[in-house]
Amino acid sequence: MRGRGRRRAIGKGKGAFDPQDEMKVKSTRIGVWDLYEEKQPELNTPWTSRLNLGTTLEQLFEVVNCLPYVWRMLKDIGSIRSCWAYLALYISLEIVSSLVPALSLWYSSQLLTIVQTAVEQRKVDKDLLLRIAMGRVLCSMVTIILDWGKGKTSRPLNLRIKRHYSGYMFQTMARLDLPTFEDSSIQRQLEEVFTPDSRNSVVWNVVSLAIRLSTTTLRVASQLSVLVAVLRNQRDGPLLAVLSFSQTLITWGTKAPYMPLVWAATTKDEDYIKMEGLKRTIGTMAHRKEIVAGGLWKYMHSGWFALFPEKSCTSSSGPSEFLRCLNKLGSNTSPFFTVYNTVVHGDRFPVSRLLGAPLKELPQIVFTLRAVQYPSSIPLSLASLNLITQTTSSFAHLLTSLFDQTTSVADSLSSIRRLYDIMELPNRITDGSASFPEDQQALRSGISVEFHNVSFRYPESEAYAIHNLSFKIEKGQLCVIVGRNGSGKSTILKLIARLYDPEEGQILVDGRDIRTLKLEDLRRATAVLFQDYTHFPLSIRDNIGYGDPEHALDEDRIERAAQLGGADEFIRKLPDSYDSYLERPVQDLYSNLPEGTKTVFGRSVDFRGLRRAGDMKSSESSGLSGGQMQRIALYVRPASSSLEKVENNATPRSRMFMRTLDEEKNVGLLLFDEPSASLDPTAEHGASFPFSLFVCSGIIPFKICLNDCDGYVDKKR
Ligand SMILES: Nc1ncnc2c1ncn2[C@@H]1O[C@H](COP(=O)(O)OP(=O)(O)OP(=O)(O)O)[C@@H](O)[C@H]1O
Repeated sequence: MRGRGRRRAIGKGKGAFDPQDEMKVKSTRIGVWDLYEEKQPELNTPWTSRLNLGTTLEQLFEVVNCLPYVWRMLKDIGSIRSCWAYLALYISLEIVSSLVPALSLWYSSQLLTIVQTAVEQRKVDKDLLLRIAMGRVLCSMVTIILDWGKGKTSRPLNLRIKRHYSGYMFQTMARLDLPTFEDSSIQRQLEEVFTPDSRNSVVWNVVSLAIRLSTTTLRVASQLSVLVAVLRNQRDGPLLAVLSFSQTLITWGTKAPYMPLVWAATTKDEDYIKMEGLKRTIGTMAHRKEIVAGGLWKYMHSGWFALFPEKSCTSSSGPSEFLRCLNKLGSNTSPFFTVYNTVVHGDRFPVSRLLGAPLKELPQIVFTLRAVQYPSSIPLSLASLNLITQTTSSFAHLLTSLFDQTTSVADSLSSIRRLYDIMELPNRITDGSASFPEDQQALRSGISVEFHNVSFRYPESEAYAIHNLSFKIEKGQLCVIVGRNGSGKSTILKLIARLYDPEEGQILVDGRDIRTLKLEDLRRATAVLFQDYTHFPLSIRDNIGYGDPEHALDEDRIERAAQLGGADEFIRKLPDSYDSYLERPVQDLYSNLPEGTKTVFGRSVDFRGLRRAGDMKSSESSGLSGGQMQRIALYVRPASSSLEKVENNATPRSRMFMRTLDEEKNVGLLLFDEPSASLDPTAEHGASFPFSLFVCSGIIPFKICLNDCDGYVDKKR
């Protein structure tokens, strides 16, 4: 069944990443990591690469490309109720607060006037001094009030935007099909834009960045104009300002290089990979059972030396496998970004700081020289030096932040583009247009399925999961597929359910190409129970209810379905009965002190009282056995009018099996993928192969024997 395919490049078509292509890819070894960066040959002259012109130009184009998306975002925000009012208020507060520093600077400059008058006329204008003092105090107070107002406005604004977009994103994620959802690049895009727990939404980040950028520009412009007006009349003012600014300019000129837009990093270091694997294994709840029961901790702790004591150089138990890796790796045990930042930023020679050091001292030297030259101007020079150095340092800080914000604009805007792109992401499985079945009554006799030379490889996989497979199952046939592990049994079911499309060949359903049929119709007419059935992280009630979404809130149906499945009894014994969660999606939170330890004053840390008060559980386990869990997965759909038919038969019934009992008989094909995997024998007897029921329900199982099968069961009605 499995075939050897030709070797495929990782990633197909345009933009495929080939680490072997030295013309396009620069590779660097950083610790245990291999970094591959895309070269831009056409712009790779010494001066352009120094200025990162390629990257800058690309970012500029990206910004231009993103503008239609930004416009769309603004329209979307406008459609959110009461958002405009908050947004207008927030922008106004930002504008006012960007002007306050200039006002404060103006008040400060007035001090120079007072000093000048004092030097020349030997008297101080007390009223002016009071006004200046009050003005400055007011500026500080207004700044605090404005900051509070901005926080108060931005929080609800952010929440509204986040709520609006998380609704969108929920829909986007919900409609994605399997091959699209499984694609790792799409997973990365989803991770970037769908961050339900993060404090800010991507959209709010962009909105606030855009507002900050505009107000910082306003702030720079207003401060600059006041500064120019003040310094124009001051002796040495421009010189002092230029000296202070030069330091900032030099820092800009010697910034660490940017990472190119397209890069990838990997590690092949076996010790590093093993060490990370061991860390995750011992830290993950899901593995704890096996670690304890299988005594794996001993292996992990003592390593292979314990299993082969003769090889141990220290003691019979030998060093820990984890420690062995750690010692071997030495300082190369860090994640990629830690290593990258250390190498690229940490080890660089501090040229800018070195050049900036004398410039920092120059204003003081100029002031001292001037004071020696004109002793009478010392008070004035002192005041202007103080004003100039203070203002220029805050001004330089503003300029740097403006510069930094500008460089991140392209990044932020492109995250908006990705957000909208992902909302419109087409599914890989294209929908058909033909209704199915043409005649609803025909479903009663079942559905025929035919495979014509079907070959299929999973995305990113080089080997065929099934190769050149042909078979036909007539309406009304029962078939049990038998084959070795990995021979492709589940894959056949996935192709019939059109979770994937074959690479070659054709699948016919009732004689019609499966690709031409409406997906919704096809999936309504078939019912599948996969081997790796899942429980939703929802209450048992919801887990059962979603077996029949149309009646998901019908409590009577849910309970009757559970009774039929034999699940009702154990569900009712659970403390929260039908409201119990099989897997709780929200964890209780505790303070950082570990339970069972003692504080420095000897008080033992015990959360039991708090748990009792808050009705919290000490364990997240549902308390259900594997078989009980499966019963819930299986018994989720009550069949409206046919419940009575099976009520006397207290054997378990699966969701899909129950669907087939519906008198409307919407289902013509049942696909079981080892449904009895973890049921107890009584349950298995009832749930696994109720052939008579299949037949009388008009269910059309099929027969097929894979070419490497060990045998098969074949029953016709
Ligand atoms: N999502 C996947 N991505 C890549 N390869 C896969 C994927 N799922 C299955 N395969 C591969 O396809 C082949 C067929 O798998 P399939 O699950 O259909 O086998 P199976 O006969 O159902 O096996 P089992 O009896 O163990 O359930 C196997 O070689 C498997 O490794």
